[in-house]
Amino acid sequence: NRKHRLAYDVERVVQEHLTYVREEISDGWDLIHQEGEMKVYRREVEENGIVVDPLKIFHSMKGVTGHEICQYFWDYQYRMEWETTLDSTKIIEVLDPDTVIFFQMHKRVWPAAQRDSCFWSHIRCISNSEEDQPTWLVVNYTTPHHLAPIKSPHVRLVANVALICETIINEPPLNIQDIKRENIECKLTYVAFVNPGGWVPSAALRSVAKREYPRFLKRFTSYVLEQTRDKPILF
Ligand SMILES: CCCCCc1ccc(-c2ccc(S(=O)(=O)CCO)cc2)cc1[C@H]1C[C@H]1c1ccccn1
Repeated sequence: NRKHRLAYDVERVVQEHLTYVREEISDGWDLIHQEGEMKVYRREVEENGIVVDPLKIFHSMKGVTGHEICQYFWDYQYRMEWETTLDSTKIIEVLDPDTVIFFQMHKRVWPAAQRDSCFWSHIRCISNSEEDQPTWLVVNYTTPHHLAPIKSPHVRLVANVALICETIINEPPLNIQDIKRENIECKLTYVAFVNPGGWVPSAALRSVAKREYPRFLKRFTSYVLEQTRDKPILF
């Protein structure tokens, strides 16, 4: 059902991510970083000499639900609290209660030109038939917008990013209100297809990505654990 002008795009991209997230890590993916439960995989891909390496990160953490992780990732009001690589972020359009369009200025990575990004960002709960917990996901997908003109010297990123979360309840007590945070666990898969939008030295971009992705996910998940510690569990 058409709710807004991008409803079909959102549906298509969400279904694509749901299809690929289950795909096992096949050959061609290199484990480039491992830290506790976090495993970071990368495929080396170049499109006309530009590094567009897909990133896939698996992580699990106790004490938080997939809904909480997705909510803090999607909701712009928290973004500057955990995102250290942005100069600014703002909503330029609200398409529906679960779909907004952001414009972001990314911190410059010298000597490359400064990047900016404009994407629709959609949050969704997918309740599967079994009684166990639903899957929550957020997709950030580049889209053009008249309120986000591409202005030199800034270079527009092209990004297709998804955060897909499952919630596990260990030793579920008889009734749900007795569940404590130490009984819950979130298993997340983060995928990022980022094209820097213009040429960047391959080795430089690969080392920035290898350093920044684990750092950003670790910082984000720690932030959510901190923010939710004393709050009622949001299933
Ligand atoms: C010379 C720099 C070229 C571009 C670098 C760059 C820009 C944005 C992004 C990126 C875009 C979106 C997301 S998100 O998950 O949707 C959150 C919302 O902000 C996250 C990361 C990635 C990279 C790649 C380096 C890598 C890198 C990774 C994590 C932080 C900074 N840099």
